[in-house]
Amino acid sequence: ALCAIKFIFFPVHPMWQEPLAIPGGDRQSPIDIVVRKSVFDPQLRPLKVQYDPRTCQQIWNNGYSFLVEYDDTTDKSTVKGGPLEDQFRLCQFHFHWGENNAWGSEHSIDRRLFPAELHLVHWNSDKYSLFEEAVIEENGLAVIAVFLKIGKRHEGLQKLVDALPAVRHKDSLVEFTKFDPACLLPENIDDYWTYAGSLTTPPLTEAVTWIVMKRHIEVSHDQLAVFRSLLFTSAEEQVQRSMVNNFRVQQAVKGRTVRSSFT
Ligand SMILES: CCCCNCC(=O)NCCc1ccc(S(N)(=O)=O)cc1
Ligand SMILES: [Zn+2]
Repeated sequence: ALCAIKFIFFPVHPMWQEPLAIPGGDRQSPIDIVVRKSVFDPQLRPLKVQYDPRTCQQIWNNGYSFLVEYDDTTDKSTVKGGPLEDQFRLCQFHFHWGENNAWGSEHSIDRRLFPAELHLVHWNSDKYSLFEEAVIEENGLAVIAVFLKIGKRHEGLQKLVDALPAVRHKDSLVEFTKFDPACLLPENIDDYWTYAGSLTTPPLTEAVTWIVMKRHIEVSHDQLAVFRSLLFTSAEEQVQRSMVNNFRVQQAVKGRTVRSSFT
């Protein structure tokens, strides 16, 4: 019975075999954010988010999550301010979620896991000209993370949920336009934690300034159930596998400081 209890309260469902050697490996993500160890930094400015729904292009299932991709050939959808010295362009957003509502997020707050986590991925367009260039540079990327909790239906998310059956299988893609990702941000984006980390899927490069929102958003049980109806596998494969538990195990903090924008 004891081991069963351990299982229930300390679920570890690594999505994939962790590679042995990671470049550097001392600023990996995700991590558990220990609130009492985070340091308030009064110099952290408010985040300035400017998204243009007209840059939204498509949704595709990459066999790991579903990505909503944006036209990042101009500075129409950007984030700056906060911990960022430069301007960063939105290229895509995606989610990580569990097989049930007990877990699914990549980051945790004092070990508390959430059923899902949104990642809005941006690259430094002041210093680089392509995502691929920025992804290997230590100040190349900025990812805004927002936790999802089960509660009332999220009206803005429903347009995305309705498009998911069209990308059920790996490598499927569908046109998806005029979606404003700002609707997925909590009302208050001034309260966040920030730390230096990495991508949480290959290539795992240590290029990310993480901005983890303190406030969560709510989605309904049925909306999250549609995420779980997606598949890791392509239409041709004999055995279909549900796209769930697509999160990475938490990584060592290794002396890093997590700063907070609030006291
Ligand atoms: C247009 C072709 C692009 C190929 N480029 C390949 C590539 O670098 N992909 C990595 C993309 C990625 C991975 C993990 C995160 S997370 N979970 O840390 O936010 C964010 C973004
Ligand atoms: Zn992610």
